[in-house]
Amino acid sequence: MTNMKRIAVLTSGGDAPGMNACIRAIVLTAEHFNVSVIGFRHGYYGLLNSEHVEISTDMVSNIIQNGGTILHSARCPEFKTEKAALKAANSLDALGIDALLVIGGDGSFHGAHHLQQYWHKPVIGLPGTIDNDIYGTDATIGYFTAIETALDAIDKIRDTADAFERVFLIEVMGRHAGFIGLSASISSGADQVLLPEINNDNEAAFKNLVARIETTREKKGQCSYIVVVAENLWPGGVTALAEKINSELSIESRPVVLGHIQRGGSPSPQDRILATKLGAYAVECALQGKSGIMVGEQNQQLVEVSLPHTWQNQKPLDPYLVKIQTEFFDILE
Ligand SMILES: Nc1ncnc2c1ncn2[C@@H]1O[C@H](COP(=O)(O)OP(=O)(O)O)[C@@H](O)[C@H]1O
Ligand SMILES: O=P(O)(O)OC[C@H]1O[C@](O)(COP(=O)(O)O)[C@@H](O)[C@@H]1O
Repeated sequence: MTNMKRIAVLTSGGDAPGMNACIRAIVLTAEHFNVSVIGFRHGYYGLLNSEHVEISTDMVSNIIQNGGTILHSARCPEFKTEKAALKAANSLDALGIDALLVIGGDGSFHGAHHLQQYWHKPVIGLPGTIDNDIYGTDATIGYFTAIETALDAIDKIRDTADAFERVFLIEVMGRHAGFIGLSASISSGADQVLLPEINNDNEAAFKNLVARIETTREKKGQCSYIVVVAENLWPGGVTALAEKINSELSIESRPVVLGHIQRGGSPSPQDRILATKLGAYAVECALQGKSGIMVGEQNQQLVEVSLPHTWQNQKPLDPYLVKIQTEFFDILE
């Protein structure tokens, strides 16, 4: 262990349930090693403007169950410049910080890597995003809770869909990744799913969707039909897709955008446990002088992955789940 006295943490990019659990684990573990923790508010903005607070163990009691982040989050485009990174490095030195922990997604990891070129002390990333789109860790903090939230909403939509025997197009988050979409679709028993990793031809996907709805209804009569659609896949989203279905065919459909509810709520046990594990491990890695890495978990083993590897490689969807949904279940019930 090195002689570290003070480390810092910030949360950046899209908030994710479990970020508070992670901050708590960092503070409690640091306390164990007699290291104090400074928190920067509002992600990289706080780092640039020295918006900081000493996080005591009192401040992290009773936060494990809360969504959001006590440090607040932000997207800070100006952090991409050399000037900003130099300013951040000076700010860290002025505060006597020995290591920086960044909880966020791949954008935040780019930021951590960028800072590392100008500040030569340990910088460690912790994967915190509902999208689960970070290579090198089986899951990201927040992903499991987001699936539960989406699933709960889809189950409710199914009630009204069944009552009116309607088609519902339900848009889920994920930016450009289909992890939430695939998991929500499998766990809700959705009739069909449209994901960026699977559908690269929107017109073909539309034809297939319509054919399947029509054939299902020829066979079963009027019935509900649930389609999970990843955001940023259909131009104009599910509202535009529903309008196309309604206008070109005599099929009544309703669009629902689940939106930011997927980012909120009390973190699931899995997210709390993952956040706690990664928070504690990040502190240990920092104290050992490790830098330029993301801490993650693969097959229940803690791992360290170089930051660029986390965005240079694409994390695949579970191929067997894809097969189930698109081959085995691509049948008319
Ligand atoms: N190439 C980059 N260089 C430096 N900082 C970056 C870079 N890309 C993103 N960031 C910083 O990380 C922040 C969060 O990134 P963003 O992509 O919005 O969220 P996430 O971290 O959740 O993926 C950005 O607002 C910016 O401050
Ligand atoms: O809250 P905003 O800025 O509208 O961003 C929405 C985006 O953030 C997310 O919720 C989370 O993404 P990140 O964790 O990569 O920031 C995406 O699923 C979504 O596309």
